[in-house]
Amino acid sequence: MKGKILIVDDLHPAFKERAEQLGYEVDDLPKITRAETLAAIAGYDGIAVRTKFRIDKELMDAAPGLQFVARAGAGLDNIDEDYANEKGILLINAPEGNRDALGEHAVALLLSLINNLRRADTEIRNGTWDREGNRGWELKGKTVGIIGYGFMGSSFAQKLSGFGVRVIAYDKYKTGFSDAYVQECSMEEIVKHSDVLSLHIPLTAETRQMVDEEYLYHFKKKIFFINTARGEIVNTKAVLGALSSGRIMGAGLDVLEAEKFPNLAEQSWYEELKTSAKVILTPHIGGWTFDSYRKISEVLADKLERL
Ligand SMILES: O=C(O)[C@H](O)COP(=O)(O)O
Repeated sequence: MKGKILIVDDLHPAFKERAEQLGYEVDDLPKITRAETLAAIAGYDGIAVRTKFRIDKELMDAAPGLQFVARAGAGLDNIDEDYANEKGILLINAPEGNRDALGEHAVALLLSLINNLRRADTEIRNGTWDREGNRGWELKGKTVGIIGYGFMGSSFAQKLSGFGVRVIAYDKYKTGFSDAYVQECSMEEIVKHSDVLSLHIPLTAETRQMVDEEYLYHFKKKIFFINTARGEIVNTKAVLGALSSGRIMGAGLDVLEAEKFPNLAEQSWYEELKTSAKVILTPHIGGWTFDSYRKISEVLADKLERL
């Protein structure tokens, strides 16, 4: 036996099957709680998780034999990366598995926003037929500003390549993009030229609350705003303020500062957000499709094989 892996989240069975073929013993316990995991983890060499709970110091300290954390997804914000590095615990993730889902979802949010799909649909259901009020915009000829050109930002850019848009992207930690359909730029250029702003950066101490009132104030044009990254990167009240002043013409949000009920309903901004005609909301499903469910597990198993 190569080692023992504990799966604590809902992963496609392909990961367990492949890991077993590689010689691991795998316990697939998607319903396990954090407390139960803490009590059991000492007997494992690896843990596979999505975002059910944090893999923090307490959990890593409870697992003296832990060699790796397999994150079935992209974001590593629920893992204490510094502490894992300190302890020599390897981290693997699988952004290659849900980048297509995410890129397509971001396009879907954007097209729905600029064509007023959600608003028009709701109005008709409520007996209103308003063509003028639902007149939309075209993507063609617009400039889409992407912040973060990793797996997700580059997927979104690639999906946009048939729309006749100019795609500009800024990545603080990456230069020399080679994709023909994107133009590398500075943050100043994003702020100056974007008609659409889309975030594709991880949540870190540096990016938390990055999109606030001051940041939004600097945009030269009225923008459509898309967030499929992490809600905490954005100050929701600032976005609502910019929506009501018209600086933001519409917001497509797959991620929120507070997610899930009842937590979400308790937020002071929830009422305004849910009644805004200019907002489209989805429950953090950007990277979550029937296709990506399987692909994530396969990518993770490939990486396990190469560990
Ligand atoms: O980081 C990701 O891959 C997505 O946000 C999805 O996260 P999830 O594992 O909670 O579905």
